[in-house]
Amino acid sequence: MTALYNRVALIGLGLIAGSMAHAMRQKGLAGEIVGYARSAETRETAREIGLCDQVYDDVTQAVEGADLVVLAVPVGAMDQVAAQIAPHLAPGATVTDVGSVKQSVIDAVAPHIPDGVHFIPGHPLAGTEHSGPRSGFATLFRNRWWLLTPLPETDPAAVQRLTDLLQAMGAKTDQMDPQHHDLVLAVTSHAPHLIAYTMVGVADHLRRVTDDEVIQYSAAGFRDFTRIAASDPTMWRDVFLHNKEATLDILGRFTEELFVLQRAIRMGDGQQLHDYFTRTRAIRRGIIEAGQDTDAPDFGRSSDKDADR
Ligand SMILES: NC(=O)C1=CN([C@@H]2O[C@H](COP(=O)(O)OP(=O)(O)OC[C@H]3O[C@@H](n4cnc5c(N)ncnc54)[C@H](O)[C@@H]3O)[C@@H](O)[C@H]2O)C=CC1
Ligand SMILES: O=C(O)C(=O)Cc1ccc(O)cc1
Repeated sequence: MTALYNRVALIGLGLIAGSMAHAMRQKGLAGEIVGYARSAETRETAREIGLCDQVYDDVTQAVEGADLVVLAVPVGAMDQVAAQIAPHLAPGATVTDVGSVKQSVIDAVAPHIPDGVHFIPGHPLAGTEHSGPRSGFATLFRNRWWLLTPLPETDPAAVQRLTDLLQAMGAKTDQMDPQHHDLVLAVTSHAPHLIAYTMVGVADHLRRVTDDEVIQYSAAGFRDFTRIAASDPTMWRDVFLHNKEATLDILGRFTEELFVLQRAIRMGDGQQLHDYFTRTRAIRRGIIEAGQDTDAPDFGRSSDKDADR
């Protein structure tokens, strides 16, 4: 494939930037891929594994002459990075980000972006619990959504060019209002992560009582929680600090639902529990039937559909 950008500068060399570097290189989507990371150790690792064509110690040199700059740092670091690079951006360049929260990143970054540079906020709905320059892989974005939340005045041609790159890396793209994005992600990602962190914390308290059995005999559900709760603490601290309202709104609703189920258990109301779980099962099946869970195993999907339990 012909290159869609001549020089792509990746700022922050972790899971997402690393995966982009692998994906772009595999498909020949960028003339040159350069990078910058704050810590000397990360830069050294990136050089050692040949993540980019060039790794700079100075962020301003990394963005010099780049026609695409990707901010791939924790949400709370976007402001500082944008301020540092702004005077060095090439006219006509596109700046995008991959932060898990959108409105606060727009508020932090947009004021720094000079006239003639296109700022197109973005968020790949793809990741793992791993972080750092060694954690990236070329197929991370394949068949995953990558949401863009462009500002109304943004040049549609610049949005199209970025969209072409994301799709060439295997992603499905869509556009969304940033505040709506933050509410949707609070339900589908941010609150679930907080619940996983909490559940693992509960088990940690309990292990002292149960003599480590909660760890030894952890079943699949709890294992999934521990995987999620192993995610990067800095990244997730920033997500919650920067999507405060939406997360608190969803956690309030979650608590109400939890109390409803707690009461049903206390009252022995089996019908209510069964009805509730029947509704939630239908939601899961809807996701699978819409083809949105590419990792889901196919076992029993239709055979247990009408099972009489
Ligand atoms: N990990 C995931 O599953 C996903 C993460 N994201 C978002 O992508 C962004 C990057 O996340 P990952 O690649 O997972 O993180 P990571 O922890 O693997 O890498 C982050 C990089 O940013 C650097 N960094 C941190 N603070 C910095 C600063 N002040 N100045 C310069 N560099 C700094 C770190 O040294 C590291 O190289 C975050 O905003 C996160 O919300 C989006 C989708 C999924
Ligand atoms: O590892 C998982 O299960 C994830 O949920 C990955 C993830 C984390 C943060 C995002 O903003 C998007 C995707």
